[in-house]
Amino acid sequence: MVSAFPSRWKIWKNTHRDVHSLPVSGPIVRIAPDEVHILDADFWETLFSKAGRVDKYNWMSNRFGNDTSVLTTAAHDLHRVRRNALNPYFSRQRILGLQDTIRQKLSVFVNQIQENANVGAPITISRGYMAFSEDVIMHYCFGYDYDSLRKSAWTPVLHDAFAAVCIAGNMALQFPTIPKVMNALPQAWVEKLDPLYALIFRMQNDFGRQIRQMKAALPPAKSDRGVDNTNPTVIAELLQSDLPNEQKADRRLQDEVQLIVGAGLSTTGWTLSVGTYYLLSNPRILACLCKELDDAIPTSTTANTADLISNLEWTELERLPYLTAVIKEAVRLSYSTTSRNVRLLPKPVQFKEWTVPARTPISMTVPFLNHDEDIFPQSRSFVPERWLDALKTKNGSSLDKYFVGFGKGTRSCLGSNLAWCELHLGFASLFRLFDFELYETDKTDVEIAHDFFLPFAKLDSKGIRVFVKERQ
Ligand code: HEM
Repeated sequence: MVSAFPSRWKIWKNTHRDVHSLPVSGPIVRIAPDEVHILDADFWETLFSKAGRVDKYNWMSNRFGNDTSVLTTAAHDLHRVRRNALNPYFSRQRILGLQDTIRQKLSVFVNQIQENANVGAPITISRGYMAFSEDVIMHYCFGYDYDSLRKSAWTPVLHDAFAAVCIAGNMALQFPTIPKVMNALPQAWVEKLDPLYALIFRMQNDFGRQIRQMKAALPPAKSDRGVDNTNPTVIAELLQSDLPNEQKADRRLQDEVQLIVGAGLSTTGWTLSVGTYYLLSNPRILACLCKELDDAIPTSTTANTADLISNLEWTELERLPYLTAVIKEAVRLSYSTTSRNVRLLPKPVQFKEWTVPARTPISMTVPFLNHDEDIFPQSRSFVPERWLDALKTKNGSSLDKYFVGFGKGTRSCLGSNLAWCELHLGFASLFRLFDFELYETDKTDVEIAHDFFLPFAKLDSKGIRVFVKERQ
């Protein structure tokens, strides 16, 4: 019974808590009157993959102000309706077809880097990564984007708004009326009272406006398969799909777009940044990657950057073992989500000598697993080799069993194919074409210092800054 668990619950002492102060004693801790947290790498499968029909924790649904998105839908059945409608747009086949858009955005990015290479001043490459992933996902959702890649110093249009959503999220979770009150106020007041919320509401209003405009411009839903291939954007297709009408309501779609664009932008951009930092601070690893890329992408094609990028094929790049191992290690050390991940199972579940009753919120946390030294020895170090040669863990299991970067089970990442494709094309082109050198950047610019659902480094970080030279 839950009441028999060690009674060590505590309400978060503040909403900007430092992750180092989280209670870490296990393997099972009752962290709130009704919730237990489990620290056991092998229980991950039981909770996320094998459980089948799982609900999320309703209490956590509205901290980002989009409680009807797939990520925040608590009930299993409703989640399936919403998720099934999105799955086709993010299948492997669809993402293979999206490569031209990704390559085109990558060309703009590479041209911008080349211009800076000739100037000799440092660039904030992490901003560039956010702009790249933002332009790709916006373009795929709406058929246009804010062209953030061409903005001076890649000043972001959306990245800061999504960072604001995350930062405000802990407060909104504990005090849900705050965002509601803010939302009811005139925008000008919000701008003065809390610039964070002003950014969030501006972004939400903008998405809402775009959805209404697309609805007005589109013909009514088709009666056959429901997909209009002449207009291949996620939102246009969703509007024409056979998703029930109430699921196509303006506000519902606004919630969904906020999630898809936010998830598509922040996570991929952060993983590229973390990977770049670790590559540049490990010359041996960087040399291994460059050697593999040099062999795979012959010199003749690098003479013309446009040719090099247009010849990049995800299906070929994913067969490069070292590049793929670098990406896995970058995903591991960028954690994807840092908050505890909660599930409610329909039946009682056994964990060691404890029986957890059905529908008890049970949570696990990605960074704890990613730093389990039995699974990932020297877990704080960037070691791509750990993913090579089908290595086994101490207990004889395949290491891939513990790769939880994109989640597991019914609630796993919708955009993992897109993320893999962007990561393969992004790392391959940049590290084939350029030599980078870190500028006033250290581990504190990538190490997790704050848990705002997504990992945040120290708040005064200036990002990953580099000098860049074209490779000979
Ligand atoms: C390196 C990049 C990425 C990582 C590490 C990542 C990781 C994750 C993880 C761990 C989850 C599960 C969260 C949970 O259980 O609460 C998730 C969910 C999700 N991700 Fe990603 N993601 C990445 C890129 C993307 C991209 C490019 C998209 C764009 C479509 C995306 C869209 C989503 C969505 C919509 C969900 C919610 C799925 C659902 O609840 O059904 N992600 N992601």
